[in-house]
Amino acid sequence: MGTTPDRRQPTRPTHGSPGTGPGRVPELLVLVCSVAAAAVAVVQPLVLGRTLDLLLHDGAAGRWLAASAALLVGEVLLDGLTALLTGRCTADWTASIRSRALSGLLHAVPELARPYSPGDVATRLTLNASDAGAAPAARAALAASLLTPSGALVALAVVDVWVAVCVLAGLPALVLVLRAFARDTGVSVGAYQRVQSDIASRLLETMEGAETIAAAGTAARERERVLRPLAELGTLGARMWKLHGKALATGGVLVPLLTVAATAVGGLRLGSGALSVGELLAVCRYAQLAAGFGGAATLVGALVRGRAARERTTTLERLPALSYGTRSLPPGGPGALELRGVRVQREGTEVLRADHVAVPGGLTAAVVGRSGAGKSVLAAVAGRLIDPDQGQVLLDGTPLDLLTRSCLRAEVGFAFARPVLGDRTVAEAVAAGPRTVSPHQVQEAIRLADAEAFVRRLPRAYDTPLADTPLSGGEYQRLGLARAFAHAGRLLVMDDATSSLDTATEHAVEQAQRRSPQAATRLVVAHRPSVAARADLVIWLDDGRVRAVDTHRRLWEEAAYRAVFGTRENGVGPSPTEDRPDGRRGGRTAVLREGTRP
Ligand SMILES: Nc1ncnc2c1ncn2[C@@H]1O[C@H](COP(=O)(O)OP(=O)(O)OP(=O)(O)O)[C@@H](O)[C@H]1O
Repeated sequence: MGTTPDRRQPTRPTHGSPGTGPGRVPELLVLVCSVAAAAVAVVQPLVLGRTLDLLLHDGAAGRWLAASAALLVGEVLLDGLTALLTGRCTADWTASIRSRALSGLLHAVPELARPYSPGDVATRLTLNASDAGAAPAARAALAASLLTPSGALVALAVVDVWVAVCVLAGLPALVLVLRAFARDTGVSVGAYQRVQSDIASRLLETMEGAETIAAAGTAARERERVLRPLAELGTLGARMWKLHGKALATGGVLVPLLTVAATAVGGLRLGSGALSVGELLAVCRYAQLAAGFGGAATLVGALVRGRAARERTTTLERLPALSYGTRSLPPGGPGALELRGVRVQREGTEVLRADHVAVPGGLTAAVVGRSGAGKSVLAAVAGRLIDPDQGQVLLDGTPLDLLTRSCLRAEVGFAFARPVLGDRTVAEAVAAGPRTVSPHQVQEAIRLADAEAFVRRLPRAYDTPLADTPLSGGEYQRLGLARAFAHAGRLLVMDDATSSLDTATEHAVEQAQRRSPQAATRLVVAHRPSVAARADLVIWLDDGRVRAVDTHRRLWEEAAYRAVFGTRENGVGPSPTEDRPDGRRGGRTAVLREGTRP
């Protein structure tokens, strides 16, 4: 984001370029080994033929026999080594592709990553990553597998040019079969992978909504919904197998035909004395190897699948990420927040317009408005989870886009309605974040979030793994708050972060946080009038526009403002401080800044 109020574009990610990976070495090793195995396969018939001729003519075949045996052993060893290196190459590429796609996803502007459902992401990071990871080794194997028939053709020409011509005449048919297979299967593979991911997405949605489904008794309908794409998957799978089968069957007919033709020509040449028995043996073997072009169908299939899968992982890898500046904030600033000429558009509609909003340092500002008014968008812009399309957001006078990533994340904290805390212990989950936090600070943050009592009751208190701990929505939310408090910078953005708490707990948390020495400027998305009443000022959003910035008490005089909280136009309903446990205002003086008041 630039500092001029122009339309902003998120920049390309800086966390890895799509072209990099484990490099070409593993692939080259597979290629070298496969080529060596191919060379052994090509030399073998010559040596075997020569050995046979010497044995038939009572010649000294000892050295040739030993060479044949050595070639046999060599072939077995090389095949084994190739398999080992192929596995290694595939594993390295898969891990690299997967971690880059994951990194792209995690660094992306959150709202750009949101359209990818968990099921879709899981498919891309598992099935698609391993298909894409198998492609480099398949490419090396394909190159080597084409070398064997080519070498066999050359060797065939050396032994007998007429048999070589006979085999060569049949090869174009095999190449055409392969090309058609690669083309046709490519179309089906992409569609197949998309449907796989659709099923995974539906399944995850169902698991997330398991309680709703059980309560509504819609299990059968849900099962039908999850499995609905199966019919298409089956059709696409059958088509791919049909294409594969067709390629193999055509190859299966062409290869024996070629071998029989080559053997027939070789037989005639033997009859005319142009070939020895050993040479006929070599010729037959070479004809088989030369027809091995047909066997490349499986590798071509793996390559086509790998390419389609790579497109899907690269999409995640290349998700646009925010760019960061090089500045830090001057120490000791109060955390004054300012929005100037901010505009956010989504799908051609303006979802946020904030001409001028200022929250003085150390105060609490409640963001209120009806559902869809733009509260979360404002919270995201204020903490730079997204950049505005126009305008500037400043913290203590410095535009957020000029700050380094580490400064931004250390100085601006977030707490959400549904925090993601992972499966670590309670203490580790709270300590994880941009700052290094001591065990004492973790305990203090847990106390501030009013979570101490229930954490102490857990089987291993602070050391209880979250994965083993069924927590209520409110308890989980309080741990999310504790994490935000533990890493408090000069601005804390709370987007519905206390929605699962009862009003008494919410108030206790708020009071504790205000008294804390780490108290920061707070921007709180609020739905309850009590929260707005306790805030120092209120940013009132109406249909994406900042309608006013004032105290709750003054705004309450407007019927439209009261209506945000569901009170009746005539003013009958909750008082400005209703649902406040103590009915008192917070201890700070409200400082007013006019927003865009129509
Ligand atoms: N990425 C997006 N693409 C399209 N529209 C969006 C996007 N993000 C937000 N919006 C739209 O912007 C508007 C404001 O959304 P926002 O989530 O800020 O509302 P809100 O006031 O927080 O609502 P609620 O109280 O229901 O959470 C909504 O109409 C929403 O559909």
